[in-house]
Amino acid sequence: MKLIGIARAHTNIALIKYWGKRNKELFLPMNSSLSLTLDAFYTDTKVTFDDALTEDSFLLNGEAQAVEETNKIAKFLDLFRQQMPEYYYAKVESLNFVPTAAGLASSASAFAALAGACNLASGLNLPIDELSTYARRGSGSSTRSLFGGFVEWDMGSDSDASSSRAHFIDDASWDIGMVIIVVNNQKKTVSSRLGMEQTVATSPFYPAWVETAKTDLAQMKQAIQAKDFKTLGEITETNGMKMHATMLGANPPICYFEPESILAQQQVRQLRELGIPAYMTMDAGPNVKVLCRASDMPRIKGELSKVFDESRLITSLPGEGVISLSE
Ligand SMILES: O=C(O)C[C@@](O)(CF)CCOP(=O)(O)OP(=O)(O)O
Repeated sequence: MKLIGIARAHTNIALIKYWGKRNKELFLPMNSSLSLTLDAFYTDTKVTFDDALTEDSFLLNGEAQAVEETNKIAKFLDLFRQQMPEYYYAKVESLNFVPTAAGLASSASAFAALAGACNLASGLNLPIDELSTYARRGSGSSTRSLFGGFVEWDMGSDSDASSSRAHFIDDASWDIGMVIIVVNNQKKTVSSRLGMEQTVATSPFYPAWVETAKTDLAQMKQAIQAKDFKTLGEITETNGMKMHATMLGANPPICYFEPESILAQQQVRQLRELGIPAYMTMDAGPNVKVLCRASDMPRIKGELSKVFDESRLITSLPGEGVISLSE
């Protein structure tokens, strides 16, 4: 007996960052976050629960993954298996259309697609916001990839972990785009999981980050409501830099900036001097994401290609939430 589910989920880039857990086991964050789902990067995942299998297996881009990775997936599958009448081992096959682990939030689309595929294969067919509480247990940022456009991941309450879930904010269909400057697409040095753990534990700036992130989020939601792109961009840029400031104060300090990250930041400021509304944000990697008007992307690429090779400039429109695919 085989139970099959196939899903696609797109990655997302946080505009109000998730950086720190209040509960590691349940992936409960210290603050709520807000992101933009991107159309350009996604993961397709097929899950086959099969009573003929005697162990779980995980193929990523056609390559069998090491035991550690497979065990992580197996633990995630158990979230669904414990709700199924029979226990089945599973074969998981993922195709990542995202440079893996390069600060391009590949874990976000991966666990969102896996949650989507499990939701179908298991027959649970949970509503998407409830499904996001499962994705959250794979990787916090994947919670937000269950929906498209602008998405909020509500931090939830300590008394009810399932209240920590994502919900749709806005479809971002008002001339919104993002240009990604790929400074370095190699595996990053410090994982976001370790980076945030170290920051929470040792950075004196961390408490201030949590407080200001709350006000940033409230103001950003008002800006989205009012389609006030300038305020949306300014909060995006300051919130991301405040997150990196907390890391610089960690012990030992964590710095994801490479020299060309700084160069990219300067180029974004130059775009604004040219009168182009463009705002940058960075995650747990050296790459720089430029939040901009979709209609300005060609001009922005033209300006940035004076400094960065075109092959390192990726444009993206807003993406949709998790969808089911057929064989
Ligand atoms: O995406 C954001 O809000 C900001 C970050 O990308 C970093 F800048 C955090 C991503 O953390 P994630 O990989 O989800 O951690 P996990 O829950 O330990 O798996």
